[in-house]
Amino acid sequence: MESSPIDSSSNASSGLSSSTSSPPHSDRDHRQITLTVTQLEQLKVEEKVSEIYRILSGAPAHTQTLMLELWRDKHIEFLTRGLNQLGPTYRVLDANRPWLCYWIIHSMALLRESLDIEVENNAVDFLSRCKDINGGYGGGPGQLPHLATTYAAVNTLVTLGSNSALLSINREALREFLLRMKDFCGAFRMHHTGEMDVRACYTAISVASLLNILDFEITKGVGDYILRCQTYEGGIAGEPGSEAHGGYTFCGLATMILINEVHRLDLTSLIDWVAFRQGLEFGFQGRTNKLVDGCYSFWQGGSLFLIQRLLSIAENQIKSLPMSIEQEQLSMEGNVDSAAFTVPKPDGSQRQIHYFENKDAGKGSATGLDFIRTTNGGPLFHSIALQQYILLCSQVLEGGFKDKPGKVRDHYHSCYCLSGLSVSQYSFSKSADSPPPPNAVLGPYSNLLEPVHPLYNLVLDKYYKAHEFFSVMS
Ligand SMILES: CC(C)=CCC/C(C)=C/CC/C(C)=C/COP(=O)(O)OP(=O)(O)O
Ligand SMILES: [Zn+2]
Repeated sequence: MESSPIDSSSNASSGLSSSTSSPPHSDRDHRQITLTVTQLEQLKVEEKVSEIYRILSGAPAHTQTLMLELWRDKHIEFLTRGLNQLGPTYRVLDANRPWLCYWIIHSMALLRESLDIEVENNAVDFLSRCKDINGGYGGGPGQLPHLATTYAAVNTLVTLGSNSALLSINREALREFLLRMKDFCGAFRMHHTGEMDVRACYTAISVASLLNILDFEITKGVGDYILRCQTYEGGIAGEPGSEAHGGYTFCGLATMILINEVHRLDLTSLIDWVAFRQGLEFGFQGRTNKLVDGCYSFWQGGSLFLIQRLLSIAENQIKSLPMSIEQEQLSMEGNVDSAAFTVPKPDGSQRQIHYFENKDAGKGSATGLDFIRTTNGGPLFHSIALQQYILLCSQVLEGGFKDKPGKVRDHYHSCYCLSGLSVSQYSFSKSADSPPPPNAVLGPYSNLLEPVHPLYNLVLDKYYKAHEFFSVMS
């Protein structure tokens, strides 16, 4: 098997330099809490969450503090092991190795853990070998380029952030790859002749926006496709006619923001749908009547974190303004060819959908930067309760995160539980990178993670660096 650059680093030591102070706990504390949580593993899955909360509420203050602590060092150990084992152990995920790089390296960045230069170089080298000569990245060296692994590879390189990492991306070839993946209706396919869905639209648009290659040729028709995926419930499905789902809702919403067409979605029903997905257990479910799962802390929590900056557009929709000011301006400038039709809503009323071609959509890479600077309207979900679910029910005390009690940890859930924890911690922050007030962070303030740019799920500083780097390139 192809040896991964990541396992090729001899890494007898961790290969990582710690840049964070240790959290206030001892090994004895860790053993005590592990014992409590291990006893819970005997229970049935559905009983575990309520039992965890019962124990928490009756526990002495010291135990409560420990239970709500982010076991940072353990997570870093788990992630470091994952990086070192990428080659031999992840054979089963061989077509997903850029994802594993992203899940692990992004998690490390959220934890403010810097990588050893050798590990960084190995990752850049490995991803370069996943790069297709005609654009895009495959799941491993020599594999067919795929939009999901292209997104994972680009996000990893942006997170690594060195000039060599950013310069290793072939923007021109990548743009050609994106255009080849575009269907005549405007939406994207995951790979050559592959499935067309909202995920493909998001990964294509996210990458194009980050690399400053977004233009009308890429965005044309994308908004129309995503509108067809917003369901009668208010959430967004993977494809027209399917069920609304948290993963696709994040992808559809973020795409609509990145192409400057978010006002076309029915935001009020979208807000309702996502907000009601936070369950009694305090975590989010992915779709109606399903179980909560830690990874939706980001897909659903992140969607609400995006909507916190869209409240004025939602208010305009509530007042039933037929067109947003921006839309009207565009229309007067002759940039919009619009046609409208109506679809029924579950309450019997009608919803108007405007089809139009906004030829200014997604000009350059400014949207992501402008968005993060818009006013934050405050959380639309119970952000403290979500932190409680992540820390008590998804956190594994030996390191890593899982879907729910009774399941096993993995790097995907570690990435999206940490990303969800970050958006919950910063949901009260007025500006994107200002530290949240102490009462916005559950547990000790040392639990605080790095803030993310919610449109790309990148650590904010890493995004700023990439934006500066690519904005001077035409
Ligand atoms: C950027 C990118 C590629 C995003 C992917 C978004 C994402 C997570 C989509 C979800 C896919 C899906 C249908 C899961 C349902 O799984 P399930 O039936 O096992 O779970 P459920 O019971 O919670 O619905
Ligand atoms: Zn999950």
